[in-house]
Amino acid sequence: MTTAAALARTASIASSSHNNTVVMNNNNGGGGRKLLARGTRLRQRRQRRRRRDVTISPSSSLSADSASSSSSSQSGTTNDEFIPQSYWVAESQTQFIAETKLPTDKGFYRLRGYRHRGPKTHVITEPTCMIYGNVEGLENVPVRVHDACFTSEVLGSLKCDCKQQLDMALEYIRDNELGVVIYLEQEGRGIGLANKIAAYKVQESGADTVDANRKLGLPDDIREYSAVRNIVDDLNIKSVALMTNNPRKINELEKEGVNVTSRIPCVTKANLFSEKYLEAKERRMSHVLNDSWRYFDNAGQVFESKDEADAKGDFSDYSMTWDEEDELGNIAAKGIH
Ligand SMILES: Nc1nc2c(ncn2[C@@H]2O[C@H](COP(=O)(O)OP(=O)(O)OP(=O)(O)O)[C@@H](O)[C@H]2O)c(=O)[nH]1
Repeated sequence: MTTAAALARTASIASSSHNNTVVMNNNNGGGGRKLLARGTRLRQRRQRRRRRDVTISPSSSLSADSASSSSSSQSGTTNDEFIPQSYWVAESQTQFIAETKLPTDKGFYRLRGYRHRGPKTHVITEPTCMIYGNVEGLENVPVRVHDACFTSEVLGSLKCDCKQQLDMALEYIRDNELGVVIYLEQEGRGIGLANKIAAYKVQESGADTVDANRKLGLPDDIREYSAVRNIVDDLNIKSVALMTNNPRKINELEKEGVNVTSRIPCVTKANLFSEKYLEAKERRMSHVLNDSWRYFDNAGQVFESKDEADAKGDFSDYSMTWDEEDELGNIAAKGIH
């Protein structure tokens, strides 16, 4: 949804709520519901239903006024106990909406929902965070800042390691009994899903992730992390141990004012379809992967892990190097057919 469309939608929800209230009052004052035409009654019923939808939502608009009036207008109603106390996080563009417990296939987490208005674009997104343990007030809290990847996380694509990293981070904070995974709606390093699909199409002709974006006139990476600072502040986390391989992410977070005290590597196993992607991350975007994507040997054998490749691989023919495009192409082709 474009910013204008998102704002227009928000505005229309707010104004329909207001109009409904007026209509209801007028009709009550006029009395004689029986006398109303059937069409009017139906319209009223629809309006009442819409009004319920609006008031149950903790905040249907990003205006501070509406956030406070939404909760105060509810006082005394039977819904009170279900209405979370939404509030603005500091004086920023992020609004806390609600926290709930979430049972998952990995364990029980705290899930917090926010609404965020991007500082430059004003695009409205809904960051979330999964929390394990009581992180409030602590130092060196393990934090993963994760950007959306619909293709791997929902569709199961093997072209990247995003889902593996998300799983790894959730399992890490569970096993560690402390930590946060902040999930941001910044698909495709911020270019959006449709553009990412276009970039995938260009990659089919051999371009890596960086060149594919550039061929389309798209930036390499336009993610911004102001929501992270706000969420970290909201949770009163004093400093973070960031789960990442990406130095840019550390720099950007520090620029935002997040106190990053250390880095927890988040390296996954490569597969035949993600090797090139991981290679591009290390070579083109300076991610610290320690060659984790090189899980094959001179003879084209593929291994589950670097250790296995080191132990069993055939590295005798030094005339062939791992770096050759052809070799990568052959290996990938074997996987594809
Ligand atoms: N433009 C583009 N984005 C991709 C592609 N594959 C995955 N992504 C997106 O890349 C983002 C993840 O960024 P990465 O650069 O892989 O990793 P990172 O989050 O910066 O670094 P880590 O913290 O180490 O995981 C997600 O938003 C994915 O949707 C691709 O081929 N092209």
